[in-house]
Amino acid sequence: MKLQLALDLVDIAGAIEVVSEVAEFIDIVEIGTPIVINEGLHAVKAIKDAFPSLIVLADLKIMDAGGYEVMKAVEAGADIVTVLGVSDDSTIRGAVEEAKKHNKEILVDLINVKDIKGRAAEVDALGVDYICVHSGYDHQADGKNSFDDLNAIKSVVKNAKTAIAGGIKLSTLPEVIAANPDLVIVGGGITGEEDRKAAAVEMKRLVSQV
Ligand SMILES: O=C(CO)[C@H](O)[C@H](O)COP(=O)(O)O
Repeated sequence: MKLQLALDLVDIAGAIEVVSEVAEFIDIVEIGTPIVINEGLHAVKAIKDAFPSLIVLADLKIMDAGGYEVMKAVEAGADIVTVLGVSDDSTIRGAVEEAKKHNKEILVDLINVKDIKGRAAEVDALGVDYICVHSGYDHQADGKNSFDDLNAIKSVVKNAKTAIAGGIKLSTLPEVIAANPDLVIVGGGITGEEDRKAAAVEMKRLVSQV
């Protein structure tokens, strides 16, 4: 099981500072959607340049023009790019095709998908690399999490790796690990802690046991 650090509420300098503290305890670093909105794909390039051995995920949440937008993210240095599960199959196909050309990967985010199980099965058949259940910030504010969704997709996803994101903290990590995703994505559960390194160390220890 792998650990991804999601960076959302920082600028490029702040992102570099956080990653410097925890780089050895994470497998993937995510440049979150708010950073890309604020800084553009320069943020992806800056992190890849600063940490060339880390896998960098660009959380573009692509909804259209999958091939083109994946191409631009890959040019900036992204190893994994996110596409929304609610987008059209043709968008996801275009994204997968472009990523494969460059030996890169696509993570489909099922945020706001109503039929989680059905869409996960469809998206799995499109050849994506990861399928992620996700309770976004607005869902979290309503007290939701994606733990049941993870169990639901695990019964239908046959090819892709499974991932979970949204409000995961050290206290809820054991419940997440019990559902056995391939990838756990944590933002505030590390970046919001006073001792970010200690949080990352403990999370890495727990996910590495599986
Ligand atoms: O994509 C996101 C929000 O849309 C976040 O990166 C994701 O939810 C992880 O962050 P957190 O653990 O703080 O919820």
